[in-house]
Amino acid sequence: MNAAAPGFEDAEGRPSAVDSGVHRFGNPERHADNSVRHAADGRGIPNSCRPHHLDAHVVVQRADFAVDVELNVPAGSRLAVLGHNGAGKTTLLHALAGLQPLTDGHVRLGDVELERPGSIRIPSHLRRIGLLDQKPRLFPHLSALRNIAFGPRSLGHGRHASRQIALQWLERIGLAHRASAKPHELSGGQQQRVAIARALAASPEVLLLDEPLASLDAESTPGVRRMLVDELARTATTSVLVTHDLADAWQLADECVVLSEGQVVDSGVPDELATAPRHPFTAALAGFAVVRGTWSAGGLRVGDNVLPGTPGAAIAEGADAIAIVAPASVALSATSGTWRATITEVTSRGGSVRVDDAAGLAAELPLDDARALAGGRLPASGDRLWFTPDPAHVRIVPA
Ligand SMILES: Nc1ncnc2c1ncn2[C@@H]1O[C@H](COP(=O)(O)OP(=O)(O)OP(=O)(O)O)[C@@H](O)[C@H]1O
Repeated sequence: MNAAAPGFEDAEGRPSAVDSGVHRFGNPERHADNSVRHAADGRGIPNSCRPHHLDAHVVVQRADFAVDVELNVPAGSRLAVLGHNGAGKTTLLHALAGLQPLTDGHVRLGDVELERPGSIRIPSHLRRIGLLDQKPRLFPHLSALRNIAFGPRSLGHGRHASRQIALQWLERIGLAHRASAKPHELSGGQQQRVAIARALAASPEVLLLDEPLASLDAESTPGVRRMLVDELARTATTSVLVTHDLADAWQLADECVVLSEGQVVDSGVPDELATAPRHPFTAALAGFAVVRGTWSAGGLRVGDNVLPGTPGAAIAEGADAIAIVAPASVALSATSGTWRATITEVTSRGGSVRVDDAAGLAAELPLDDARALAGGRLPASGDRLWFTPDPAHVRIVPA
C-alpha cells in the first residue's frame, strides 16, 4: 500500500504520517534504524497517555552559538521558558522534540531515554511529544472536526470514536457550530483553538508550545490563553511554553526559567520572577527599570546622577553594576529631585503613565498627576524632569 499524502487517510481510513505543527505518530515498523526497532517492539516509546516527567540536559553546539540547559519538569506540571530574541528558546524546544540533534546531554521522558548522543536517538515522530507554534498549521483540506479527530485516529481509535472525541473537543473550545468549517473559513483565534485541541486530542505525554499566542490579535489572545490554561489543567499535560510575555508565564506556568545566550540565568515561580527578579532581563520583562552604571560611594553612578541603594552582594568601588528599580516607587517632579532625567519615552496604559529617561530609570504615576506636572499636557520625549527613587526599592547587582 502506498503512503497517503500528509493529513489524508489511507485506503483503510487511517490517517497518514503528517508534517504539521503537531507531532505525528507514524508506523514505527516502517523505520529501520535500531532506536526505532527498540521503540517498535514496545520497549522504547511509552504507550500510555499519562503525563510524564521530562528530564533533559540539552547541549547543542553550533559554530557560533551554544545551548546548555538542564530542565526538570515533573509529570503534569508546566514550565515557561523566557528569553530575549536569539537566546536559544526555539533551539531548546526543537531539541526536546527531536528536530534538533543533541551534541551532548540527554532527553528522558518518564523512564524512557529518548536521546543520548552516541547511543540512542528516537526520531521526532516516535516521541509522544506535541509541538505547537505561533501558526496553527491545520491541514487546510480537512474540517475543524477532522483536524482534531486526526490524533485519536493515529492513536488507534476507530473512525466513530475519533469523531466523538473531536466533537467533545469542539464543544469545549466553543466551536461545535463550526465543526465542518475548513481552516480558511475560521478566524486566526479560532484556528489556534482548533490547533490546541488537535495537539491535546493526540494525548501527547509532553506538549511544547512555542509562543502559541504571539500571532493573535489583542481581542483573541485572552480567550485562547484562557482555553489553554483550562485545557492544560484539565488534561494535566506536562508542558513547556516558550514566551516573551511574563503575563503568559504567570497564567500558563508553575515554574519559569529565563535563558540568555543559551544558558539559564534566572528561574523561579512566575510570582517570584515578576516581583523580585534577579537578572536584568527578567526585570525588564517584568516592567522594572534597569539602569547600568558604576558602583561608587554607596550608589550607582551614571554621569552626574547617583542612584542610592543597597547591593545584594559585595561590589568593588568603581566596578560596573546594575540597578533594578520599581517605577511606581520613583517620584517625578518638574522642579526638584535627586536624579536629573532626560525623557526618552512616555507610555500610557490604563490610568497610568510610565516615563523613561535616557539612562534607563523610569517613573510610573497616575495619568492626572503626570498631566499636572507639565501644565495639563503629558510629559514628552526631550523634557527635562526630576526623579526621586525610594532607596528601599532599588536593588543593585554586579554587572
Ligand atoms: N538551524 C539553525 N542553524 C544555525 N543557527 C541557528 C539555527 N536556528 C537558530 N540558529 C541561531 O541560534 C541562535 C538561537 O536561535 P533560537 O531560534 O533558538 O532563539 P530564540 O530564543 O528562539 O529566538 P526568538 O525569540 O527570536 O525566536 C540564534 O543566534 C540563531 O540565529
